[in-house]
Amino acid sequence: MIEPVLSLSGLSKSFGALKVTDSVDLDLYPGEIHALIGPNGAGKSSLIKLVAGELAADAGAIRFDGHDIGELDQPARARLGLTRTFQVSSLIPEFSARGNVMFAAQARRRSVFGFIGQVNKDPQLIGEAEQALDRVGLSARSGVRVSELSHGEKRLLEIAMALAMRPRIFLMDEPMAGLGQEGSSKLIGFLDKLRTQAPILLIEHDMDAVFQLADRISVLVAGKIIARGKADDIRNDPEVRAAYLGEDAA
Ligand SMILES: Nc1ncnc2c1ncn2[C@@H]1O[C@H](COP(=O)(O)OP(=O)(O)OP(=O)(O)O)[C@@H](O)[C@H]1O
Repeated sequence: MIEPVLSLSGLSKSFGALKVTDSVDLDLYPGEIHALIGPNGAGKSSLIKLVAGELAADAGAIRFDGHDIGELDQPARARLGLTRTFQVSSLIPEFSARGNVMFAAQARRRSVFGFIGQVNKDPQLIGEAEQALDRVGLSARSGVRVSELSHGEKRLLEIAMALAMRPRIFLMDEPMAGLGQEGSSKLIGFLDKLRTQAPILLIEHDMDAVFQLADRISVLVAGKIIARGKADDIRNDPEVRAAYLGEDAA
């Protein structure tokens, strides 16, 4: 029997009186893209932060490769390969694309506070960075400063940085945001292949992307999973249409 790489059970989190994660169960299997959708404020980002260790859960369990990782902090989870894609805001604008990926690869080696001069000359890090940039199709932009990259290129660079962390799973929070049609369809093609390297827990508002990519979809409303299934099941679920797609349940 295939075991899930990631398994959440009874996961709960409140901010004061606001229950943002309400006894959530969720599994992520090898090779799978599992999309998490739901209206604004449903608690999607909070759930990813709980998994990545950026927020501490109030109750419930997070198992990764069969081990309970609830007590591990964010850097310890990152070292296990539980990687959240970087946000554009965390890119270093004055570094080249390659420099940013090298920085991510360096972070994986737990020496994030080493000297940048040394990082720049490390042939292994340079090789890893070039390889990751090649995977996302940014090789030709390797030496270009981040501040000169387009928005779409920055999103690809975030994924190259995540690749350099050698993830066991990807946690992606709205990777399509701000991309035009061409950028989105490129990224969809890329993510479709990426799932074979590591499964993806994908938060995304772009429903075309979700319906194209997701093997399974979980619908989160007010911190609770209200439905789960394949794309067609979710598209046709009256409760989902009412709660999320804004249609009458009739
Ligand atoms: N650190 C915090 N302290 C208090 N409330 C918070 C905190 N972080 C998030 N919230 C609240 O928790 C709720 C869920 O937020 P979250 O960002 O997880 O939702 P989301 O589904 O990702 O929304 P969106 O689709 O708009 O990104 C929101 O009402 C938000 O205001």
